[in-house]
Amino acid sequence: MKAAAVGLSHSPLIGKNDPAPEVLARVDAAVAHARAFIAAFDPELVVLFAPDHYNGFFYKEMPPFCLATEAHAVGDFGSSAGPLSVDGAAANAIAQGVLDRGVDLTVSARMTVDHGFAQPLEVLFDGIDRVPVIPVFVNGVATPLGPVSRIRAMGDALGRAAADLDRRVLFLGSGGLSHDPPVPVLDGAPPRVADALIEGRPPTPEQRARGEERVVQAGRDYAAGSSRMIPINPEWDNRLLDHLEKNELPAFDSWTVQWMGEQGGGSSHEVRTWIAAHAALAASGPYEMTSRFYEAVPEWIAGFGVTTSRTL
Ligand SMILES: O=C(O)/C=C/c1cccc(O)c1O
Ligand SMILES: [Fe+2]
Repeated sequence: MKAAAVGLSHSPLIGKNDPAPEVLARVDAAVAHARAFIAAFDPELVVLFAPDHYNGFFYKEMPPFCLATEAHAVGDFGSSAGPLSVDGAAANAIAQGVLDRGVDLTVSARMTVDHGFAQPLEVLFDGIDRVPVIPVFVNGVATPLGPVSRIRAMGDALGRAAADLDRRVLFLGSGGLSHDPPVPVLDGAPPRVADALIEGRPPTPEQRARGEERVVQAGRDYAAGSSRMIPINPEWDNRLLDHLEKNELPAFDSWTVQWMGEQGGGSSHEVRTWIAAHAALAASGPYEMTSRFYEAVPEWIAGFGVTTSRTL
């Protein structure tokens, strides 16, 4: 077996606004299973597809996706700060391989990433610098967004380029599933907010703390049912997981940006990371999903999924 994939939802509210202990225990068991799956696979390289939440990518230049040859984490919401252990040589080789296959990948030689990247590395590998990684930003928040077919094409090209390396590669998708957290929106934003979303001025510690407390409070309100955020949509989430489990990735090409937002909320587009990871896996042939966990966790503002898959 040369390739495997894991899908893992993230939430900055984990540990800050937790659900009931029995929910937590079920999530912990699913994560423990994913860790054991990864340990058995023993990846030589992890390609991590994750979104950003206006900590690294801003409207001054907002690519649909971007591969890093070097990256550091900002440490938002208490996640780890500092450099990721990026395999620069493999990153450059894969970037070239994706471009050679006709997908217009952008590249960053100094990517700034947030909890979207840091959390899965902490949860699955005990730290952000423990495993050779290639970070691939996938825009799942900042509209306008392109068609999902392009995400699939990028994942497919990346999977083929990775296969050329002849190493055991784990494709890891971080984000989703349906969720509608209070991430700012450029359209209609007051001038100060718009300026921050465009320029990316680093917040002061006080501004960051205020922003994070706002998200924690949103999680409390959501769980209490006193929120106007779009509800978590387990039916939609399971439809997504069904398509992934059945190797039905072309089915996503008919999922429009508008429909996804209506069904799964403003941050439902983070599922693009899962689609990219599974398209990369599928580039090595048919795969089987060996475990699948799902639970709606309003306290974390997340339709929370954990899956493991490997090539047959
Ligand atoms: O405000 C942010 O930076 C992120 C919020 C959030 C909340 C819940 C689930 C997620 O995937 C998020 O990104
Ligand atoms: Fe997110």
